[in-house]
Amino acid sequence: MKIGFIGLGNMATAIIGGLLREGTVLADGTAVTAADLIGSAKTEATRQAKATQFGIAVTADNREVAAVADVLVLAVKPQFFPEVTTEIRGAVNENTLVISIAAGLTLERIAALFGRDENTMRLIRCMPNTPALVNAGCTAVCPGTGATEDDEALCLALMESFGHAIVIPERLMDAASAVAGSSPAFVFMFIEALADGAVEAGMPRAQAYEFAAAAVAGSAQLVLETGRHPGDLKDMVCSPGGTTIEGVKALEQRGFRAAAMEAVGACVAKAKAL
Ligand SMILES: NC(=O)C1=CN([C@@H]2O[C@H](COP(=O)(O)OP(=O)(O)OC[C@H]3O[C@@H](n4cnc5c(N)ncnc54)[C@H](OP(=O)(O)O)[C@@H]3O)[C@@H](O)[C@H]2O)C=CC1
Ligand SMILES: O=C(O)[C@@H]1CCC=N1
Repeated sequence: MKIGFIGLGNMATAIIGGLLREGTVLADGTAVTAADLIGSAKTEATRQAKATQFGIAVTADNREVAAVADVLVLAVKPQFFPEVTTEIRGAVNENTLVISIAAGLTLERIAALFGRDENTMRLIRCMPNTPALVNAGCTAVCPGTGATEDDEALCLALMESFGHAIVIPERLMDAASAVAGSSPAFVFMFIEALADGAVEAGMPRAQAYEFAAAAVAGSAQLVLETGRHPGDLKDMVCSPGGTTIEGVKALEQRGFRAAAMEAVGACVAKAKAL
């Protein structure tokens, strides 16, 4: 089975890295290898970099990728979808499973760009995130009505090969794009800021990143494994009259939680506008 990628940027790199890292095994027992993958990108520099990094076939011709792919992952920015789909729509076999990872673009819109009906086109929207690179991705999956049960199972197998994958209805895709796709950027900012605070208090920078990242990863794991309310877990850390509650107050005074909510809301608004 050939898996084609149009666009070999940050997210395609994370997905390909994730697919090849653990030797993804599909339902028929075959493992995905570099020989099964082909990708195209705009510039020669990207194509060469990805061919070297992953040992995959690359081409400048999007139509070549579209023609050979059994599964075609569209990994260009939403703004480039009209141009790319116009270019490849004549080359895509009608039985090809098309997976879009673009923020904001609905199944109906993508199918229309291919001149197809979303009720018959084998099309799935996915919203992965860059932790896929280290096998810790979390991907929202929304199969179109034209996708078969086997398509959904295949897509889930691919996405689960680098982390969690969760099927959701399309009305939640913009929220998933924000809370799963974009939120790693916010978390990296938080880790950077926590570490800056520790550096200010005298800790060497490398050690500060290690502590901050490990604390964030451990806290996330605690939420996932215990299923306890995050506020409850926060209370566990705040000793009465202790140090943590002073930090909690400082965050509240600066609107930390409102800022995080507004960040998610801003992403959702942008996705709806795309
Ligand atoms: N980054 C993320 O965390 C996430 C991104 N996404 C989605 O993934 C998609 C890609 O985003 P991201 O990887 O961040 O973007 P990047 O800018 O990193 O990558 C875009 C890629 O598209 C290529 N490209 C641009 N125009 C064309 C074209 N006409 N033909 C072929 N390739 C082209 C670029 O080539 P070149 O490198 O040569 O310029 C580049 O490799 C978006 O739709 C985004 O919504 C979804 C979830 C998370
Ligand atoms: O910034 C973006 O548009 C993409 C979608 C989710 C994460 N990155």
